[in-house]
Amino acid sequence: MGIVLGPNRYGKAESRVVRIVRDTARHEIRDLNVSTALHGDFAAAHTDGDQSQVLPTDTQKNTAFAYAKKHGVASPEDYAIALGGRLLEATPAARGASVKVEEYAWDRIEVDGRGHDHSFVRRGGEVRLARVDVERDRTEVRAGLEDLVVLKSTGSEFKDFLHDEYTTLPDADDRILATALRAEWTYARVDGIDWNATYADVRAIMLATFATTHSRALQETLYAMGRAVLEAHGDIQAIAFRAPNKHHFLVDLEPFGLDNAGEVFIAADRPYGLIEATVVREGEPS
Ligand SMILES: O=c1[nH]c(=O)c2[nH]c(=O)[nH]c2[nH]1
Repeated sequence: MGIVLGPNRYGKAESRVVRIVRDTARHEIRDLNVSTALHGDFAAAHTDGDQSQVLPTDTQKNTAFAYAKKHGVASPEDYAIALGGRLLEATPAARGASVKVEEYAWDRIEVDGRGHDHSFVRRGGEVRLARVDVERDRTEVRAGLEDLVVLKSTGSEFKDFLHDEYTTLPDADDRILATALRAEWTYARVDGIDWNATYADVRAIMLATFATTHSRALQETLYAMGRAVLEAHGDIQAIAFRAPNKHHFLVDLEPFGLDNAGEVFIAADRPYGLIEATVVREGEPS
């Protein structure tokens, strides 16, 4: 019995395409996870090592980013139709192109009852935390949250840092700042505290401070958030942050004749900067 090639397809999975529309001060964000696959007559690539009809998966990825700029992302469907059409057109051996788009939803951060122009919070996924230690002579309550994913599409820079012979990072005047925040605060006492109201207010303060603080580093943003919380809540003794810097790298679209003025980014998942800081009242043990 002979052995033959069965069904096959190939493509680039999970390109993390972030498209910012910034024609006005009120930015829009589309945050996508894009997978493409081509199927058709690609037998020779499998049986003879012949790549002449193979549009590289790298090219498919480039096209996904280029189309986020060139065609735009009015909707995942509209973008996917355009991208699939282009891939099919570029690949004579393909019978079809499949495009799968997952979209992560972002809401504007509310500041004084109004959605902020360029600061966003990802919908869903966030977890509220409470940790209580009851001892014979005292009870300690810590509260917080995890996976509060926030992003600002402008108002963030990182420059004038220390350089050595291994430093390659260029100065950034205008970058995306994003993190999946974990914050945990310690109460100074347990009596007479409205836990739900305090939780909601601390969360709102952290979000508003993230939105309105011009950031020279994630470190500065965390400190500003912690200060604002401690200033507003005398019952909170300290707050500890853990903030992975979710890097968004500007995609070079110049080879495709497209400019990219902070509009199309690749969202990297790892490695990530990890910034941890505690903000405490002077004189308190941290
Ligand atoms: O906000 C930042 N803080 C850093 O310490 C750092 N380091 C880095 O490479 N990028 C950044 N960004």
